[in-house]
Amino acid sequence: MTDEMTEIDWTDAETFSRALERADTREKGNFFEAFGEGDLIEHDPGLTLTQWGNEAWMSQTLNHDPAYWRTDAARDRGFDEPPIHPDYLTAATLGITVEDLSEKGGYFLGRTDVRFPGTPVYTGTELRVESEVVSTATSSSRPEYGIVTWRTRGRDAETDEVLCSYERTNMIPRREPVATDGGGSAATAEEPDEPALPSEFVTPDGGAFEDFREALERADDRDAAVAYRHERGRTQDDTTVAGLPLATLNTAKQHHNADVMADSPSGDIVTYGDVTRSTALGHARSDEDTYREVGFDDETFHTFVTPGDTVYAFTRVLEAEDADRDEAGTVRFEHIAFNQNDEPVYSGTRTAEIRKRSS
Ligand SMILES: C/C(=C\C(=O)SCCNC(=O)CCNC(=O)[C@H](O)C(C)(C)COP(=O)(O)OP(=O)(O)OC[C@H]1O[C@@H](n2cnc3c(N)ncnc32)[C@H](O)[C@@H]1OP(=O)(O)O)C(=O)O
Repeated sequence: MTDEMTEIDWTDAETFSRALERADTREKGNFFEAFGEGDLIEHDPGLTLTQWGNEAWMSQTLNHDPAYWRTDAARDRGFDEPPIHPDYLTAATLGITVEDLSEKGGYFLGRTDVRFPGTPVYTGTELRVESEVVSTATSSSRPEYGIVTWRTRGRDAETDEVLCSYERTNMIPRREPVATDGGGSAATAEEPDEPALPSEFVTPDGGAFEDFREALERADDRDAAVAYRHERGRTQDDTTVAGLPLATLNTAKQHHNADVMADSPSGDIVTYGDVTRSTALGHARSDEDTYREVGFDDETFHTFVTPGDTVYAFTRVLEAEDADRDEAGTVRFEHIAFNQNDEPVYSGTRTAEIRKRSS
């Protein structure tokens, strides 16, 4: 080090500002160009699914089903002890991947085929996660982004068993924007007629499997849908927006770097998609007798949720069928999370086993 250099006060505000301008940034994350179809990415971060992580997630998203909190209720549902909640397992499986897949920025657009082949999963399980690039595509509407879909699998690090798997799609920034057709048609699109809603909305009498089946029977052959809203709402705060994603090692700047996000379309940090959907699902589950979660499909994130927004939920019951067990039947739902302005922020279908009244 030279004498002149030792005399520089690098913390002098003006000097430091000039130094920052000249310094290269050690970048994090990958641009769109880094992903090629068929690539397999083994994610370095791992996570031990702890009781603390599980309970923090479930409590803050209002998933208060006793089977995940009390041993007697867990045993009554066929678990050895309170298991890891599927929403936390899903969020942790995704959180670990962000550093490699989406830390560069962009938007979590949607996910499908969320399944839990290895559940129940218990506290202390170590998660190891890998993702395979399923497809890469140009965004015709946004030249600065590409669209990438990955198949992700979260495995038990000890046994290699797949515990959670899904296909997820993000918009990912390109290093170099490309020319696109702008995504729009030159012709003026005619506004489609607004589809008429059913004239009657049926609400199930209770939360048992039979209540859902009877409600569908009541709606059958009539201009009716089994559709209702849930009373609870959850306003987004520091814990839900920044705390929960960081606890899953989700390094997306969207959730915790308010400085960068001030210049983004949302103008603020945004809630992790898995927090939004888990909160809406928590509201829905509070009005049903859930037995097991089976899977989730066609999940879409429609717009941002930011601190101060309140997440509510609306449910449509699509099907109710007998399952392979005496205690429960299988119900397929569509859940829509919406904000305080009644705007949908998330939608997706869910298949769950719902306890029978008689069991
Ligand atoms: C994890 C994680 C991050 C997060 O959790 S971020 C929080 C969750 N996500 C969000 O808050 C995003 C909410 N969505 C939006 O704000 C808007 O949808 C968005 C992303 C601004 C796009 O708005 P547009 O009006 O431009 O929407 P389009 O419907 O035209 O979509 C743009 C293009 O994307 C394609 N696309 C949309 N959804 C899907 C999908 N599920 N699968 C495949 N492709 C999809 C759509 O077709 C459009 O394609 P073009 O070719 O026409 O551009 C983390 O960091 O990982």
